[in-house]
Amino acid sequence: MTEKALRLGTRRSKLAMAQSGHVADAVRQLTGRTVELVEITTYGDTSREHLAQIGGTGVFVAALRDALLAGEVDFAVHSLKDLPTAQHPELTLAAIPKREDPRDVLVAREGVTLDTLPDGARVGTGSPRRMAQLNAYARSHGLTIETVPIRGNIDTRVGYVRKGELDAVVLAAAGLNRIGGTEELTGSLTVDPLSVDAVLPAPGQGALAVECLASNADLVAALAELDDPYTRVAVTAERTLLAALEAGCSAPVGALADLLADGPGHGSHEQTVTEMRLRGVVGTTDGSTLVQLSTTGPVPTSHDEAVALGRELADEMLAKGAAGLMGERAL
Ligand SMILES: NCc1[nH]cc(CCC(=O)O)c1CC(=O)O
Repeated sequence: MTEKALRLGTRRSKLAMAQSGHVADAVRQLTGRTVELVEITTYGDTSREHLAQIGGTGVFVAALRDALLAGEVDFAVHSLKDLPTAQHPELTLAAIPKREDPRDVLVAREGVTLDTLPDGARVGTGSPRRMAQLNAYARSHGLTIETVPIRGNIDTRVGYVRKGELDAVVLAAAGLNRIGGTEELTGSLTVDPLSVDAVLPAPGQGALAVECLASNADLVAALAELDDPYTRVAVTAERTLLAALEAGCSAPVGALADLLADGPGHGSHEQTVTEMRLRGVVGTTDGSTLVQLSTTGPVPTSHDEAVALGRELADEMLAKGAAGLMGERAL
């Protein structure tokens, strides 16, 4: 019997095509099924308005979800950080594959890194999270920088630096890596991966989410082959923190859960993963106030344990005044 091809709904951007292509290959390999890509245009792809004005990155997700719910496609791949924290009742995240580099990178004029940003540097980012942390970094180094809201795809953003309109832009490392053209795209520009001690990424950054109808049990089971349990509990803790801080998708919240290893870690001695650390930050976009905390616990072995880790850190951050920093509505 020949099974019908699985239809994977995707946006047409270079990044979305790369992400969908990657997952399509993995699904073909693991299931032996044929996978065809179905292009879907979203409002976020056609609007020139700033994302915060059109309601955040959720706009990218909505059209793909509509296509899933209408039965036009069987599954879809999202950047996890673009997904609202509330799960859609009829859909399920059937797989969260192993995460890529979660960091942000600074793509800057030749020779310029975060450490050597000049006073008055113009840095392109419309993300309140990036603005808050970059401005805080600059302040602590006695500098003033100007953050300039930009949007558009990765090529467009890098273009501002190539054309000399900006000194630097901030992008997700994962996006840059996935479109493959780090060299080709950035040319003589300097690509500086930002230490997560300076800039915590967005919750879920670098991870993908593979979504389908919750009722499609066979497909849910097949896609589960792509799931990485560590990535899933890490991003669950990060997104729980985001939700518990009652932050919208364009809120100035950074979070990263990573595994802490124990043991000598050299020669033939294996390192053993012992704990998971969850770090979180929230701040004002001018960087004058940041609440940055971390908590460490046993590696969660279930969804509920990951949620508990996120809640614990959220409670600590709220006790330190995090809520007061969330009201700001910044571009
Ligand atoms: N904000 C849009 C967006 N959503 C996902 C990525 C990159 C891929 C990822 O973070 O997983 C990007 C681009 C960026 O922030 O530079």
